[in-house]
Amino acid sequence: MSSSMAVAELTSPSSSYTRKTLHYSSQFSNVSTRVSSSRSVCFPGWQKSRIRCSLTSNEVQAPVAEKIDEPKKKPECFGVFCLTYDLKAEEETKSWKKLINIAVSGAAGMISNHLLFKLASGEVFGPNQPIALKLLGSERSFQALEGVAMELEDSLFPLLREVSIGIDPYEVFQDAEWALLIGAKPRGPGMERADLLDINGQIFAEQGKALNAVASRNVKVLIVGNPCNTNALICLKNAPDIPAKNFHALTRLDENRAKCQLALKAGVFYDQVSNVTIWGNHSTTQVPDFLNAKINGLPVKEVIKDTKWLEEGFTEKVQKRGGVLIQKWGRSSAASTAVSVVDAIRSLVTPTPEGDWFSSGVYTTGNPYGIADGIVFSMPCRSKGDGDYELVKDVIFDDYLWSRIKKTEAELLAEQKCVAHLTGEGIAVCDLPGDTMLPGEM
Ligand SMILES: NC(=O)C1=CN([C@@H]2O[C@H](COP(=O)(O)OP(=O)(O)OC[C@H]3O[C@@H](n4cnc5c(N)ncnc54)[C@H](OP(=O)(O)O)[C@@H]3O)[C@@H](O)[C@H]2O)C=CC1
Ligand SMILES: O=C([O-])CC(=O)C(=O)O
Repeated sequence: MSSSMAVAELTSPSSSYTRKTLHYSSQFSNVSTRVSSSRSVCFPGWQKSRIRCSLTSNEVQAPVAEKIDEPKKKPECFGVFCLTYDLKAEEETKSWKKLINIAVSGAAGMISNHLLFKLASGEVFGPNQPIALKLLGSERSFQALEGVAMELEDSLFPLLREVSIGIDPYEVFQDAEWALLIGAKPRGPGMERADLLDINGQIFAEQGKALNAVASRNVKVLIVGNPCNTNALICLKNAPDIPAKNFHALTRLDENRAKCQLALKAGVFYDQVSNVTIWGNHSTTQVPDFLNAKINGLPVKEVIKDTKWLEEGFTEKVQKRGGVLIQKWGRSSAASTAVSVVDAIRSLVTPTPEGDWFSSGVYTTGNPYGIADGIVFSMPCRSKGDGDYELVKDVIFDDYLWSRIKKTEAELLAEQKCVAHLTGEGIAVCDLPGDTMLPGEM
């Protein structure tokens, strides 16, 4: 797709104007380049019109409405991102890395509302890493997305060099090096899980195709929207030119929840808990592994002798934590999910501490444990910090752990069959286990 096609045309039903993919640019994507001292300022007012910016002098120009039949142009800058200025800390910027493109779907949703500000602050990719945020919304959420972009502007993040918003994944995912796929329809009352798999699966099939067409060939994709394991499977199957290994389903929140419960029971601070694996599906069949986990470097079972609690209380607490939280809070985990997305990304871009590992839902083909090939299953991973990972080999299994793993594997195999029409593997047959639920469903 050419860069000139990066302008989305969406006719607004309520006006005679066209709505564009809005692009906020700091004017210099290569931030190590010294920038011009000329200034230009654009007013907001872009809800029904597109902003034009003059870059010549200190002038302020009012928004200019654009007619539908005006030819497509490159997206233009807006507001503060139109300012061109001398970088005071020029020396510092020389140590900055090359700008990276991060696409986020469901960008007007609750999780994104926490996550985007963490990304822009440097907390995720580090203080030397400038970023461009490419936010994917929908017609339904477009105004909210504009509001999110305005809040990003007002936050004055030095590392945030570009912000663009749009509703077409083929535009928003252009050159994305990270794609954080959060947007998904929540399961409503009376909706069967098979319906949810189908509705959300369509979204992830389309987004997989778009990533395949326009994203960086080495894009790392983290699927958060539920049911995230099978959505990740659908996405990767629709993106055959991107390595399947690059796709992750978020189970880091479950890992964090498990660490918290183990710490609580053992009476230690949670930084003493390590080597926690979540096996399988991000659902109530997930298996928080206390056999391989450690507290203060010791096997959990040597510290917590209450096996009944580990097998029942602990396991169920982690599996159903999301649902209990919804009952209390009235909505699903958003802040802690955003934190876990940060943790998941940081685990891939920083070397894993010696002897430890992290959990991620990854493609099973070639796994050393004997888990069925061809599904996305949470397993223990280590990374050198280069964005890639390897599966941890030195884990042990007992009958309890293995029987639980087989149950969550069976659920994912059933989900795989249920979405065969979306993965190019034939006709879908939906025979899902009756008790299968998302963590938030109780
Ligand atoms: N893996 C995990 O650990 C966790 C996963 N989740 C999942 O993350 C997802 C997002 O959660 P959260 O941000 O709280 O949800 P919100 O409801 O706040 O936002 C979800 C976004 O999804 C988008 N969406 C896409 N398609 C549809 C559709 N057909 N109907 C309605 N909305 C749609 C909407 O944006 P738009 O209109 O712009 O497309 C909406 O803004 C959910 O699927 C949730 O279950 C939540 C917690 C933990
Ligand atoms: O079910 C949901 O939407 C929430 C969820 O995944 C969780 O809290 O783990």
